[in-house]
Amino acid sequence: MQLAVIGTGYVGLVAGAGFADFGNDVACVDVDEGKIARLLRGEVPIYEPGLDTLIAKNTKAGRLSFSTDVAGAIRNAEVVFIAVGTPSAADGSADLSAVYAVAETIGKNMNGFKVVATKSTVPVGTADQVEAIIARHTTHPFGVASNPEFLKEGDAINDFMKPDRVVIGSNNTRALEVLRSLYDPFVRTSDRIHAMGARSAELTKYASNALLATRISFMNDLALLAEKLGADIDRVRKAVGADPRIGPKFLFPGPGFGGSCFPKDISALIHTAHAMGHDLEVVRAVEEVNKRQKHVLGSKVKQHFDGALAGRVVGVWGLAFKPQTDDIRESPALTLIEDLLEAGATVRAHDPQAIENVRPLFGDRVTYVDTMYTAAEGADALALVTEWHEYRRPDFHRIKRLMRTPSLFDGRNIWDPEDLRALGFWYTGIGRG
Ligand SMILES: NC(=O)C1=CN([C@@H]2O[C@H](COP(=O)(O)OP(=O)(O)OC[C@H]3O[C@@H](n4cnc5c(N)ncnc54)[C@H](O)[C@@H]3O)[C@@H](O)[C@H]2O)C=CC1
Ligand SMILES: O=C(O)[C@H]1O[C@H](OP(=O)(O)OP(=O)(O)OC[C@H]2O[C@@H](n3ccc(=O)[nH]c3=O)[C@H](O)[C@@H]2O)[C@H](O)[C@@H](O)[C@@H]1O
Repeated sequence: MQLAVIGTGYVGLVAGAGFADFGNDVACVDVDEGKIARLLRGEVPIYEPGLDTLIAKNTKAGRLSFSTDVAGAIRNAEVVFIAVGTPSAADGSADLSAVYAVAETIGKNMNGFKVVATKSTVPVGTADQVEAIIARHTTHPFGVASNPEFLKEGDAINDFMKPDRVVIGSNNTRALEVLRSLYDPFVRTSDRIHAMGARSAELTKYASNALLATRISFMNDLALLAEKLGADIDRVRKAVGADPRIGPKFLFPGPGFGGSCFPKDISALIHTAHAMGHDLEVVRAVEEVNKRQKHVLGSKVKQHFDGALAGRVVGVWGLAFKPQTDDIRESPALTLIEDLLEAGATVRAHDPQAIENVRPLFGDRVTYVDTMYTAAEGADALALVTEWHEYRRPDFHRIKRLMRTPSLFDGRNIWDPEDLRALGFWYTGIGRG
């Protein structure tokens, strides 16, 4: 099938390369000339494991191309995917200006029947708006569909190539048929295509993210209670997750959830509900708990040093909002660093992939180090924010020798408190003392 994917960010690139790998001809287009220039040079502008290989393979096979010619890609395509950003507007709603701009361009370049599928996460009712915008410019037939994407960064290729479900929402039967045949090869083992109306598909995406975020905020809130009660949240997590009705995933307490999606999608969902006169109380609490949680690590460090961090050096391990990505959007590490700097600390930060994305934010107010152990040199505290593999079993003897005061703040509960205390460290985690 001839496809156009508009927007070459995390979703557009993974989807474009994934569709091409299944034999489709895919034109990935973007208005960002710098990004397209890098892609044309064979560089991948984001860090996502396996993406460089998948792009190289499909570009070489002639199935995947990159360009800034959005109009040309639309004209050649049978299916046009909209995969542009939908960031938070100032009032917390989703900013749909990029989606609507693309809809205009599609409308102006219609030359026969096309399916227009929105992969971007968009509020309920957006498909109707997209349809209305396109219809203003053309008399050619077309079908609009909502096709939300569920991939997670760091494991995006696997999620896209072997989806646990594909949601396609449209009131146009021809569009549903075309998308079903496009996705059939991805879900050969069982029927994992959920076809529904566009509004239900749009809401499914927000419901999924909000429910996952709810589990995390619930555990983060409970973790604070566990500390007060002298319980170990990690034991509680494992035992609670053993109930198959609950399951073990997304129950990890931590420094608060970040990323480009949970925070903005929750905010947008609350906004949508509010506009309909409905107060989504649970989701509002999820958002509030998360805002508070992002300050927990900073508060713990300040409390440990009696509130005064002037002259103290704090090493920070992990800047990306999660491992296996260089994405720092809404990362809890940014809140921690702000809190530490505000309290007068000197911050030495390390991350395997994300340093260059953080550098412009704090400039020379933060020292960035190339190796993880350098962050511990002369430090009074070492705070772990992102659970990259290399931080999981470090050489603690070496760390103890390097640090001025051996105190550890384990934001992901990945280290063993008893072992570390036996080695002479002061240790605190999240919800386990
Ligand atoms: N990042 C993720 O893991 C996931 C993101 N999503 C959703 O997918 C959408 C895209 O997210 P990301 O890929 O992370 O965004 P991104 O910010 O990485 O990429 C968006 C791209 O769209 C381009 N763009 C903006 N306006 C354009 C226009 N008028 N014409 C052509 N290109 C244009 C930008 O230059 C940028 O390269 C969002 O709605 C997001 O919520 C959904 C699932 C997963
Ligand atoms: O809509 C989206 O963009 C995507 O949002 C999330 O994916 P992503 O943000 O890439 O990453 P997650 O693995 O969900 O992690 C989000 C945040 O929650 C945190 N988290 C996750 C799990 C957990 O148990 N505890 C926890 O604190 C992570 O550290 C991270 O900061 C969803 O998992 C995807 O299904 C969805 O497609």
